[in-house]
Amino acid sequence: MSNIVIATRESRLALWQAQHVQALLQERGHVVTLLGMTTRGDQILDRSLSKVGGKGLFVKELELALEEGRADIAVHSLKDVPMDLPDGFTLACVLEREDPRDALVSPRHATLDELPEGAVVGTSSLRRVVLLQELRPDLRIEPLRGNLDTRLRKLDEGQYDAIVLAAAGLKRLGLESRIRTTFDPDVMLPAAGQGALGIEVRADRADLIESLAPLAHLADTRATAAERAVSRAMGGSCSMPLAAHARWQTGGMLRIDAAWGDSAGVAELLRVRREAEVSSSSQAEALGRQAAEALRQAGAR
Ligand SMILES: NCc1[nH]cc(CCC(=O)O)c1CC(=O)O
Repeated sequence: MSNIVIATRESRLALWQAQHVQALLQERGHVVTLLGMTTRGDQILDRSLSKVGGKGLFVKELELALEEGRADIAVHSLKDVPMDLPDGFTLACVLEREDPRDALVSPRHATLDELPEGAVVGTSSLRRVVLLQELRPDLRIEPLRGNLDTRLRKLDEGQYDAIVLAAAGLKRLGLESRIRTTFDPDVMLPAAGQGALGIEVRADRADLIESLAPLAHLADTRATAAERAVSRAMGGSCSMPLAAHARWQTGGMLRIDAAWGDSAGVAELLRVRREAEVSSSSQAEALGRQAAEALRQAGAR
């Protein structure tokens, strides 16, 4: 039983996620408070993330708070957590994942197929850009940044015919009714870790790591470990279109699908699938590395 301070960004989704972890820890008898903060990633809204320094932008300020002892843990969308954390930090646990799929949101069109020729679709993820262009080369894909509410507002103002977002964020914020279609993962292959939450702590906080252990979801920890191993092996950053999605099959088999595209974002994606029996996180990571190796053999760099 201890007093735990959660460092969190102040977007509605970040606060929801921090409060979710707060409630889980409170159920176990901990006293938990939130420390809200603004990160560089929240401030820079006019440029694409891949151009201004990538995913790390959302976590640096939170890590500083952990380093200085102003907070104990940081709750992240696992998708936004860099593959290698800075020295002295560790991912203490991965929680049960929400829907990992991408979703289409549009006021007038129910599916991607129903979008008119040349329709404007908003997304800033290179992965989504390339996948969308594979499906519908005629679409005009335009950048879309900002938190979920901002993105939905830009759609509602008419700047786009449709936008593509992670289903998980919409569901967490009670915005599931805005989803017109959730994409089949085999068609819009999700990003590594999409839909999962990860909790970061200072590596020297053995006390906290022990308190957090009961929050971990074993199956999702292993599946996301495989996905993140693909990104790590490919030197993943958001300047490269990369997708990795692992699903459990019967009999303890884990199947991973991965896709890679040239950073120019024009070429077709290379896709691979690997499957193995997995009963530990290190086996899951080995499966992810095999998928990355297969991507390289197919021509990825
Ligand atoms: N890239 C931003 C981001 N990071 C995490 C989520 C929410 C979904 C999740 O937890 O994966 C989103 C929004 C989105 O991709 O639409």
